[in-house]
Amino acid sequence: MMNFEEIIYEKKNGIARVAINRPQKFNACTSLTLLELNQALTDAWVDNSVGVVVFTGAGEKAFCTGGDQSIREAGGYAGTIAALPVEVGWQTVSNLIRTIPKPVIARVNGYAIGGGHVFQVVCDLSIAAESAKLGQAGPKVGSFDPGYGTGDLVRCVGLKKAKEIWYMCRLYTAREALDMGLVNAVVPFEKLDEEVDKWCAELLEKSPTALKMLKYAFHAETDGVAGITHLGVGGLSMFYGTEESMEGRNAFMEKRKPDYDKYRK
Ligand SMILES: CC(C)(COP(=O)(O)OP(=O)(O)OC[C@H]1O[C@@H](n2cnc3c(N)ncnc32)[C@H](O)[C@@H]1OP(=O)(O)O)[C@@H](O)C(=O)NCCC(=O)NCCSC(=O)c1cc(O)c2ccccc2c1O
Repeated sequence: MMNFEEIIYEKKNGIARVAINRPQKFNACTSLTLLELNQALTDAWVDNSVGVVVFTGAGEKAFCTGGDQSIREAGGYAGTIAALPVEVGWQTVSNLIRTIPKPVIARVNGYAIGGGHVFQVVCDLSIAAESAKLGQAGPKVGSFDPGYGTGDLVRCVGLKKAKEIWYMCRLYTAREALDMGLVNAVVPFEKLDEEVDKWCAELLEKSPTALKMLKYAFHAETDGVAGITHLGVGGLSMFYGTEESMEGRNAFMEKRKPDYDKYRK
């Protein structure tokens, strides 16, 4: 059992649910929130009983509104722990969402702004409540995301629209987000959990290995060596389960030469 202060983490029936739990702050993140998100997502990664992850915010108002501006300092977002360096806090959460070898669904229950919007962009799939509003705020509050928050956004909505979203800092309705390819589905707030559960159930019926390799394949081209590494290591983890791979290990342990002849195809 993992104890968290600023997130809620639950696992049931193959689904891990991660919710930022700071509704009074519209689920804006501190460094502790980011650290806890890292821990929960890592647990969901290694737990073989988990097939799909749902990422969301507590309450009805906000999914996540990015960094908590009230505790922002030169080094990052402090709070009850010292500020994690900016490049560690946000990027590691986005990185995990993108590389955890299972589909991550953003349950966009309300405002998804700034870093919160980046989180929904990097999730594999996004299901939004009709009441949700989405957009960037960086240039308004003196911040920007030069990584996935721009790169992946371009791949969702195209270059011109991505520039509009970042430069103008406008808020878009869930329907507008659907029209521009930012989210996959929009439902009334009361139907949000039912819809998310439906998508989870469909995903849990699919081959986990096929989903894992697809997820890595979708990022292989844009992520350079890191992308190729994920795709390749996904292949390696399957190879580890073969007799051919075990022959190498067994030969080493038995102090003999490996005999790979029968595996040559
Ligand atoms: C979300 C809003 C549009 C809602 O507006 P509304 O008028 O409905 O409500 P309020 O403005 O009164 O907000 C209610 C309540 O919540 C508090 N709050 C909301 N968001 C935040 C926040 N981010 N930080 C702190 N507090 C927040 C607000 O103060 C109110 O509390 P009261 O006590 O006063 O009642 C609107 O709230 C809004 O625009 N929020 C700010 C959004 C924002 O600027 N986000 C930060 C952008 S920067 C960022 O997140 C970020 C992203 C990255 O990808 C990074 C990557 C790498 C490094 C750094 C990154 C980074 O900093």
